[in-house]
Amino acid sequence: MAGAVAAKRSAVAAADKVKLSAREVRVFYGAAEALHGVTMDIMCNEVVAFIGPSGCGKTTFLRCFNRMNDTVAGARVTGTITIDGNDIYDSKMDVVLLRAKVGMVFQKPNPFPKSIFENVAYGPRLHGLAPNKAALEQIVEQSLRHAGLWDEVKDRLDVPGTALSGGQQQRLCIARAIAVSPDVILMDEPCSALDPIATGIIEDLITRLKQDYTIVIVTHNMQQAARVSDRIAFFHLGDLIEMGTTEQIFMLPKQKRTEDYVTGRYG
Ligand SMILES: Nc1ncnc2c1ncn2[C@@H]1O[C@H](COP(=O)(O)OP(=O)(O)OP(=O)(O)O)[C@@H](O)[C@H]1O
Repeated sequence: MAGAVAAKRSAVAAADKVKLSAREVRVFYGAAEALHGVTMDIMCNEVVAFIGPSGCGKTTFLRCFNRMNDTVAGARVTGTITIDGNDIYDSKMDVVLLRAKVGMVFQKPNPFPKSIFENVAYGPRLHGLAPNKAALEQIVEQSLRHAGLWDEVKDRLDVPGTALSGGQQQRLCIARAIAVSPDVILMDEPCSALDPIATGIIEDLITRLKQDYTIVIVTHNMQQAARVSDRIAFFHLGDLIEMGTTEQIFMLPKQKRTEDYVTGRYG
């Protein structure tokens, strides 16, 4: 009993801990400023949804958390972003390790043109996480189980990942992210290419994954934001307008622009 109480207390303590912190983050594409000084904290084991009209900067901001904007010619980020208190943009930061710690799942499932097994094994091999074949097989199985895909693929691990359905491919991409032991999973409209059943499966998965990971999701789907997120950040024209609990953003938004957006008056 004491153990259960202690475990619960440590889970609460973890949930109170800041995982990602952004201070006055601006992003420029060439001379154009796409994000105008965004400040927020994202706590351990919470699901935060970024919402807002097209072009408001959701994806641009999401991509700051694992320095994906580094890959965009002409993109420049200012301000401070930390993970567990460590500056993501520090010159000493190992970007390959950062992207393992902060995994990403994209709008369109993008498995490698390799077998299901190899899709998941690639990252652990790259990062030297498995000392031998048995350990690698175990990581692959655990990751596929965690992503809710194991039972559907365990008898055909050698078929190409691209042969799976869209929803299965997306879960394979989640397994690939999980395989390198991330702390955070960034999801950029992960269900936009999926049918409602596959979408429901991914949403259930997000709810389960938050026990182990911090999740940041960009979505255009208000119902999805309501179903999966603990907190919501509403962006408009490159500004963070408001951030609050999912209930507060939907039931009692502080800003008129948030209210207009969540009630479908624009966007
Ligand atoms: N690679 C790029 N080069 C130049 N401008 C860009 C680039 N990517 C995004 N932008 C601009 O930055 C702004 C924010 O775009 P971003 O894609 O982050 O918005 P978003 O809210 O994610 O939009 P959507 O919901 O349509 O995906 C937009 O004005 C967009 O045109």
